Amino acid sequence: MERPPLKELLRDNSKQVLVLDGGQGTELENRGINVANPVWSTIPFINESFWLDKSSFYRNTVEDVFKDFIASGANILMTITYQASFKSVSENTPIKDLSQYNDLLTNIVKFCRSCIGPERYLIGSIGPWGAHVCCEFTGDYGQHPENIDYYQYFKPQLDNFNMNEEVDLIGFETIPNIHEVEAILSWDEKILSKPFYIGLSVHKTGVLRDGTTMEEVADLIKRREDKLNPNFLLLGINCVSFNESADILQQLHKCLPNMPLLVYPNSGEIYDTELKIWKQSADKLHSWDSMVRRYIENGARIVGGCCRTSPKDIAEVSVAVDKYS
Ligand SMILES: [Zn+2]
Repeated sequence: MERPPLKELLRDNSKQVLVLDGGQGTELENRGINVANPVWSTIPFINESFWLDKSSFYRNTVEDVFKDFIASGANILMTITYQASFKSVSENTPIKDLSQYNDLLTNIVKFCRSCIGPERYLIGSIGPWGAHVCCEFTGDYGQHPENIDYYQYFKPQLDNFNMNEEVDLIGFETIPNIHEVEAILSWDEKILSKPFYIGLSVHKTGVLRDGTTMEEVADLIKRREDKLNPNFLLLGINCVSFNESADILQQLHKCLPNMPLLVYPNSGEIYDTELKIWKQSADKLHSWDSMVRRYIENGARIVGGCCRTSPKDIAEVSVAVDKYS
């Protein structure tokens, strides 16, 4: 069965909550793919064998990740293109010009669609400007973040996703800096002609990585109200601490009660930035069941997991979404 347009689904079925997949990048890593490189989780697609050999390890692993998230109940899944901006790809892989880049993205989208079928939704994943310079968790965009040409950076990836009918929603993920949020919200329907969301990268304390409060983010949106791009469908948080994620979402919901929200936190493990490993946290305070209940009470319409969440996590999310929506 074909899917109805996402905009209609969110508008007409106010109770429906979609289940997003989990952390694709870290799941590929769990299954033996070395993602430690400048294009991160997109690396399997850069390898020629992915496209030439249907039984290549890379290809089968990506297929299995999709299969397992779907078996867990995910009905909205992402292209694995978080760190696949034109700049990251052209500076770090053999793909150098725009036409090769467009072919790459088009092939990735086509492949992802073939993995998820026509009835599920596909998000075109776009990481923040900071992902290119590895500062999506500090939000430190230098002395003049207001002068960065965000559009220039995003344009090739955006243009490609805008044009591709297989992409249902564009996801700006893990956005850590308020100037970047402001830039994205300033783009009209010509620049962003497809439904999109913004996932904020937020500290445990509930402020954006650059220190901006959720009230200030909400004020920015309220100030722009009449000028907002009608394709701006959801606001949310991702790659944030599991334990605090419901509190942060509640904050956003309080400030923007009519805004559809999305939330996909990390697994509850903690990343040790010095040792570069994930550590099991002894104090995972809540279950997915209790978190999902709170997410839905606070306006969440898309719920899933980010880094280190596995198909097992998504199965728990999915059961809870059925129970509370
Ligand atoms: Zn993440």
